[in-house]
Amino acid sequence: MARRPMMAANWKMNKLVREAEEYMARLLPRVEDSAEEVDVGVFAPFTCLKEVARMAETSRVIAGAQNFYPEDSGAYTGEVSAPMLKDVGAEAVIVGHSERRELFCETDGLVARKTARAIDSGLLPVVCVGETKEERDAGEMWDKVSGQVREVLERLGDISGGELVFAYEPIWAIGTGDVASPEDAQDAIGRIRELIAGIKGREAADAVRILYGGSIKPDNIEDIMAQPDVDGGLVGGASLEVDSFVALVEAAR
Ligand SMILES: O=C(CO)COP(=O)(O)O
Repeated sequence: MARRPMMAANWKMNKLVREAEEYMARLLPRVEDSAEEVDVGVFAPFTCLKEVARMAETSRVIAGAQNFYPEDSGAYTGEVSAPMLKDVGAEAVIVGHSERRELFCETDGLVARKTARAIDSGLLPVVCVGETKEERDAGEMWDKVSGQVREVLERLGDISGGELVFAYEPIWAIGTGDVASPEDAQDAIGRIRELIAGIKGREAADAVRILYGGSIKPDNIEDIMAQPDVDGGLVGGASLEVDSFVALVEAAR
């Protein structure tokens, strides 16, 4: 089954509202054609998400958030819920980015809860998994990644409609310029797909998209996208400029 490619911009904690508007005004006309064939996602900070979603509404570009809390409302000071994201027009959300796991102590269990809640709320979760340099050097890459993926899958029902997206983001490759080799990306992502097949069945494994993330740039994307199990990219630094993000979107077609 042919999976629709996805190229997603994770702005992280960058861009004021005015900068987000300028970016979207330049991006939208330039990805109009590509968005027929590629899911183009822009994952913005909460403060400019409403503007990003409003501008994306008349296009095929998907507006997403970078995090949320898996309760609908209540005494959770500082948090934002799935209904709130939907209220401002978001269609997707990043879950369990390594920066949230490391800096904000998000556990595999919380990430799994968030993933299930996002799906139930009608948001497309992009669930991040990946190992540290120390874990890779110790030969523990698959222990780490498979544990993260398994905990999420065990929480979910049928996913043969492609209800979620995984992003394999080795932590040593994030923001370092040290991109994974196409073979390493394929190895981890191919194994994640087989794990999905083992737990959820072949149809689910064929439907769920798995992205690579970590130092993606216009000059390394083609070799990574050429790998059979890689369905696209989750991009930090190179997504902040319209020109380089457009080049990545075009490479995903
Ligand atoms: O963390 C990432 C995307 O979520 C990757 O960041 P960089 O593309 O800046 O390495």
